[in-house]
Amino acid sequence: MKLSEQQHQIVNSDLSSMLIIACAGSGKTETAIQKLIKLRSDMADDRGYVTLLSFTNTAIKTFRNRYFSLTSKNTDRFKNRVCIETIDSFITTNILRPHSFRIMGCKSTPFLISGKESFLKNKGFQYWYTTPLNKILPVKNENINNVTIKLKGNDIEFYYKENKKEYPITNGFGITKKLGKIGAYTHELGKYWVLKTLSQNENLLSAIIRRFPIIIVDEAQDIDVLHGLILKLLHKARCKLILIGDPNQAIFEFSGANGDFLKSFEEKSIKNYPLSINYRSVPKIVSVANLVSNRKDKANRQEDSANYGIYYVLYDKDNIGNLVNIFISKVEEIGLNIDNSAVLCRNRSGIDKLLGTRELGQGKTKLLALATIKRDKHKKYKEAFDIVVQCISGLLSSLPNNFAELVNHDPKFKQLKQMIWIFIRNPSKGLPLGEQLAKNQWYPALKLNISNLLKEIESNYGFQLKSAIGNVISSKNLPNEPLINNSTMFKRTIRVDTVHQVKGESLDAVLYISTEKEHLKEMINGTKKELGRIGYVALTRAKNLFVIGIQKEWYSVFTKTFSDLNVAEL
Ligand SMILES: Nc1ncnc2c1ncn2[C@@H]1O[C@H](COP(=O)(O)OP(=O)(O)OP(=O)(O)O)[C@@H](O)[C@H]1O
Repeated sequence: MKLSEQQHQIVNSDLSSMLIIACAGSGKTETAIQKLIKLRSDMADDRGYVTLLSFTNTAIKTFRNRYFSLTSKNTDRFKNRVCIETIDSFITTNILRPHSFRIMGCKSTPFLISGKESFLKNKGFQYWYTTPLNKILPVKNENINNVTIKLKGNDIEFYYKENKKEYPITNGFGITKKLGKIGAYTHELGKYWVLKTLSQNENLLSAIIRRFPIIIVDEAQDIDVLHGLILKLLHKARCKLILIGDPNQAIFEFSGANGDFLKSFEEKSIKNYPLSINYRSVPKIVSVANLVSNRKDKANRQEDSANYGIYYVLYDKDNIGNLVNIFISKVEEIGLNIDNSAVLCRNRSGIDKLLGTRELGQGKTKLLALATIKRDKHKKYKEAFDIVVQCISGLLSSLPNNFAELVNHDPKFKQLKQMIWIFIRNPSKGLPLGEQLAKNQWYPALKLNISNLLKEIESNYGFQLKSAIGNVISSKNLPNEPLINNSTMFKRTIRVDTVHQVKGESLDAVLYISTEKEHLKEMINGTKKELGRIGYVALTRAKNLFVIGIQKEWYSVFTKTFSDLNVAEL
């Protein structure tokens, strides 16, 4: 691939910290990889690693594949000294697990908790938060991942997040310390301990920087408060930081990533580089993306076909299936790949509405019903696996605190892990098929199979059932119809996802359904607010065709805007 002049400048610039503000589809992946290769080759036989960090496993897989495809013939061990990881895995592997036990005060390697662990029932581990009416309430164990850390001035404060609101926690430091003493951390607390470990141990900080002297961060608009503080610390200690990001794609505000770190970096005297050629989308899509983001990016592609571009379809809210079918027909008619196209919604509840997903069952049965749906409807096997582990950990007694962690990573639990994978993958021995009638077919088979699995675990590992299986796996709230309701199936199978889930991808065609008028309004209003940025991310995933689904009743509100934007009815 021939690099553009902008990409070339970035790759060949002298070694220093850099800020690269890039538009959607501008080839950040290729630029980051080429920069990584160049830096590592410039380092010759220096023992340090060039590190490339991003936020999702999918991004990391893409980076690794590309890196190894370009360097596979390279057997020089120094040239292979690169580290391509998610930012969480990087700090966990290199700092938290090997070094934080001292500052946490625990005797063994720290372990990640989910909130389902039974030891959390001990009141001594309970966070408390204050409501606006000054009531003090406990944070439920299962919501421990909603305990979050923010900065007020230079001080760290703990908050509890619920329904998009944040409440101050009264005993944040105390409980974090108590959990730390037994080695337990959540993702958020892990970052807190890493920050503390580095800020209180200069020798370690220097050693980390000697080993990782250059760090490239992809999707840098997604750096949250604690990641930002950790990176700031590394940068201050002379680590070269190269940030690549697109502020218009900052869509993780709810997890504390609001693009502030990128902005704070922008304000420093750090060299700034643009990437402003969009290689992904046809000019019609790029021009609407420019209008909403107030940018002047160039489309590298030509208008390949009069059918490509951006359109709207009016839909009846009681018949969204029809809207999806119109989209599928269009994609097929103009010869685009339906398997590389998607229907996108702003959030999970929009998808549930679209697919008619309901909560079924109660207690542990509800979890196993969810695992079945994850496997059979969404093909998310690892998510189904994690749910089953969570369910089992609530059914057995005397389990170690870090059971989920052990099942996933400890060789002693390899066999147990295999048993659970068989349970997931083999419906006749494990989770029955979701197409079966929930009450009369799925439930009896489930009860038998889970009972067998638990007996097998008991005979191999000695963990016993807390109470009789009939008491904990009940058929309450299960209808006598299939767990997976096929009535909302479309004329062809098509991927249905949230915008967050397709971030970073290129899709042939996208149908964006706003289930609320506000989402559409904000998309048109531009990228200043997060809802607008979510619309922008959806729009810029599309290579050839972007279709907006608008509820019939709302159309009058948008008529003028759509004609101004040159968006026609499909
Ligand atoms: N110099 C180049 N010439 C031609 N195509 C390129 C060039 N650089 C990148 N591309 C192509 O551009 C497309 C978009 O690249 P990429 O997925 O890296 O975009 P991105 O900047 O990460 O976008 P986003 O932030 O929107 O996910 C890819 O198909 C890639 O192969």
